Amino acid sequence: MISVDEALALSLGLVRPLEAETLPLAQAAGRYMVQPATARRDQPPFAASAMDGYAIRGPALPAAQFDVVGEASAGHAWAGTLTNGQALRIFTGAPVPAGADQVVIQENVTRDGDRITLGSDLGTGRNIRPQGADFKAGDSLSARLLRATDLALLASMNVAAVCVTRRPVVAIIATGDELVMPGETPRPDQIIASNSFALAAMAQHAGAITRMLPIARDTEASLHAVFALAQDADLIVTIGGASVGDHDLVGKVAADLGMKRAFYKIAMRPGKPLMAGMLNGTPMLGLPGNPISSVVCGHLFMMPMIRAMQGMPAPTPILQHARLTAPLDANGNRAHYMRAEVQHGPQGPEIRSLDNQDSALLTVLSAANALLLRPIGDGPRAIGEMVEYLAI
Ligand SMILES: Nc1nc2c(c(=O)[nH]1)N[C@H]1C(S)=C(S)[C@@H](COP(=O)(O)OP(=O)(O)OC[C@H]3O[C@@H](n4cnc5c(N)ncnc54)[C@H](O)[C@@H]3O)O[C@H]1N2
Ligand code: MOO
Repeated sequence: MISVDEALALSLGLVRPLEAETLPLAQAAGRYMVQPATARRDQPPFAASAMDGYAIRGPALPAAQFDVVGEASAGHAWAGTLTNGQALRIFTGAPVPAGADQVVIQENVTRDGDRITLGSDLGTGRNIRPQGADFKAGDSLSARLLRATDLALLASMNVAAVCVTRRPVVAIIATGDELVMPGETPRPDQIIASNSFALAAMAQHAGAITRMLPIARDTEASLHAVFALAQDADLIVTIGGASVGDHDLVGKVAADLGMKRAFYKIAMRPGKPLMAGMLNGTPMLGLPGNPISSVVCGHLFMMPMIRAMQGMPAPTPILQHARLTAPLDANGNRAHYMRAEVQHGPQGPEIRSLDNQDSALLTVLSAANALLLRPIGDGPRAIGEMVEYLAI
């Protein structure tokens, strides 16, 4: 059995970044921008007033007086130049006229006709945002996963469309004679297919478009038929049928279809019977069927593969550290990803593993917000020791 790190490296070796497409900003949220974007103008493009008040030329001294010679508001510049003793009525966002020393807020001014008198409590700020204070023409925004705030910045840079990686299409295939879809009427010896729903949501969260294919039955013919439906996907994810039982046919059928196996079985709990390979040019990930095993493998392998397909530079899961609030027994010869609860404590994040670690219990997984990592052969751990976890 290979290690989780080796399996992750082999899984990532199966995928490569997909081609890019150009999208208008309004459709680009959550997409990976592959090329830097360049600002087409300064922001602000002119020295702008930060307040509603008066732009003045001359020292702002208590009781000083100025003549109001015009007005400027956002979108309506005043074209002249202020000379000593002059003021311009000005509003937030308006271009500050040439010659102005500062803007005095209107609360500190009394106006009588076209003459203003400054108050006594004038503050210290100039209330002027210099041209290019936010960014300058030619400044660039580096390649990145586009968040809401990036979209506002790009818009401000007058970039109307961006070059992003195409979303990978992920085909999800649940397998097993015991499965029916939610809402159907199961026989007494059947259960409801649940894993596909978690995995589809996780794949979408990582940036994929998902296609949930019909459940494949535990026959070679049924598996062949459903694999055929997945031919044009960018990643094929199967669930179940990965172990050694008589009805675990996924590995055999995939091999018959020409899959070049990258690995099978890893030193991990849950998730031991994981497999991955290339199926006629398409990467395939064969997840174990136990609900928790499939979801844990989804976090550790499927989501990184989807991120890598979008060209993200650091696709691997990011582990964090937390302090134990309950002791842990020694771990065995497989890396254990324990369902755990992490919360903020007075000295930073605190974590405890949940009571029942059976890999079939969705209630426990639903109560967890972290996978607590126990490395292979890790000794017993006491309260207060630091451990690694993956937020889920
Ligand atoms: N003799 C051995 N038996 C098993 C081994 C082993 O090493 N030797 N490994 C165990 C481990 S570890 C796992 S994990 C499971 C994985 O087996 P499969 O990938 O073949 O999964 P199935 O047998 O198809 O299903 C296991 C379990 O999960 C339920 N299941 C499957 N798909 C779904 C789904 N889409 N939604 C909800 N539940 C699902 C299925 O009904 C089974 O109960 O093998 C162990 N056995
Ligand atoms: O993936 Mo299995 O859960 O190790 O039971």
